[in-house]
Amino acid sequence: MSLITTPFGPTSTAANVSQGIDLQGRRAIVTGAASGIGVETARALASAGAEVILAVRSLDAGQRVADNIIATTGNSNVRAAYLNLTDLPSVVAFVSAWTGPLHLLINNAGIMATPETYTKQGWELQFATNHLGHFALTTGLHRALVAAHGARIVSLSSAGHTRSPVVFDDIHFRHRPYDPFLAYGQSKTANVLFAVEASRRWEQDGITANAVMPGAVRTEGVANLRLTAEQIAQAQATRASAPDTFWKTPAQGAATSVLVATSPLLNGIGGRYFEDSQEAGPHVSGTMSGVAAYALDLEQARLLWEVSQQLLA
Ligand SMILES: NC(=O)c1ccc[n+]([C@@H]2O[C@H](COP(=O)([O-])OP(=O)(O)OC[C@H]3O[C@@H](n4cnc5c(N)ncnc54)[C@H](O)[C@@H]3O)[C@@H](O)[C@H]2O)c1
Repeated sequence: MSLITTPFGPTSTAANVSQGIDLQGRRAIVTGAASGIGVETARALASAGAEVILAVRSLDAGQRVADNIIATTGNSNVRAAYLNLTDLPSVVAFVSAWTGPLHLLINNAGIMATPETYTKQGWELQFATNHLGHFALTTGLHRALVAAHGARIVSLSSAGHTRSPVVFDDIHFRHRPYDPFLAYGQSKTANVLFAVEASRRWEQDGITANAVMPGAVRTEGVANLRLTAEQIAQAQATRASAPDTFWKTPAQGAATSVLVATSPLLNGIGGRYFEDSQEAGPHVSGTMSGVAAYALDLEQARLLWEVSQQLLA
């Protein structure tokens, strides 16, 4: 299986990769689109003519972003809708309110390396937000995705996935000390495994799902990490191929999501991991590039789906 290559690279923007793409008549959801990478993802999809729903926790913030996107793109088919991924009744309400086909689902919302916190179900918060909430949303919208005849799902992962596989024996850190970066890594591996299994299960429905690493972008989520200068320098140094392109703008960070959601080069392609607008090769230890073998493992992908269904049952 050869890697997918495209004419785009680390400095390409969402506008670059969507140039010439016509999304008139297509409907898209971008989760967590009230800030950061999600805003620029939504803007590029709207620019290309899609109807875009910003699925957000703060309707005020979401509507301000929607108004700004309408003003900058001239596409009035952009609106905010309430969704809180850790509040399952809110996910159910969002799904129930959805009618008609859904062509593009960008599972972008996420929290990063947060302090030890558990949901009322006792689930570790990053796993619950980044994976389980999106699992409930996507499986809930399955019928709408089928109705689109060729729907695409984009799952925002991270190079952080190389920090940890899904530790099935102790997903919620009941028997090991909590580590915010291991918990983030586990949840971001789950995002890749989800794309692998969704593509396998739903191939006959014309649905494909892929995972992306957006790159390092100085968003609110990253600011909350309070990384030291030393940690940043260390991470930067691991990007051996192009250290000068380490930090991306939000518009550059959105490029890989938009490419994977819209490019004709990816017709029928699912279950893969992309970064810098290219499909990534295997992860090389000590770098921030590539995909870990465990994240593409078919057996772990199947197991994660079953565990997720059981947790949400
Ligand atoms: N910025 C980076 O350097 C970087 C690197 C790798 C991966 N990522 C991934 O990119 C995605 C976007 O992150 P960002 O950098 O734009 O950060 P961000 O903090 O600006 O955006 C994340 C959004 O998710 C929303 N969100 C969080 N919890 C939610 C919940 N329970 N329900 C609904 N929405 C919720 C937040 O409100 C926020 O708007 C995340 O999945 C993140 O893991 C970012």
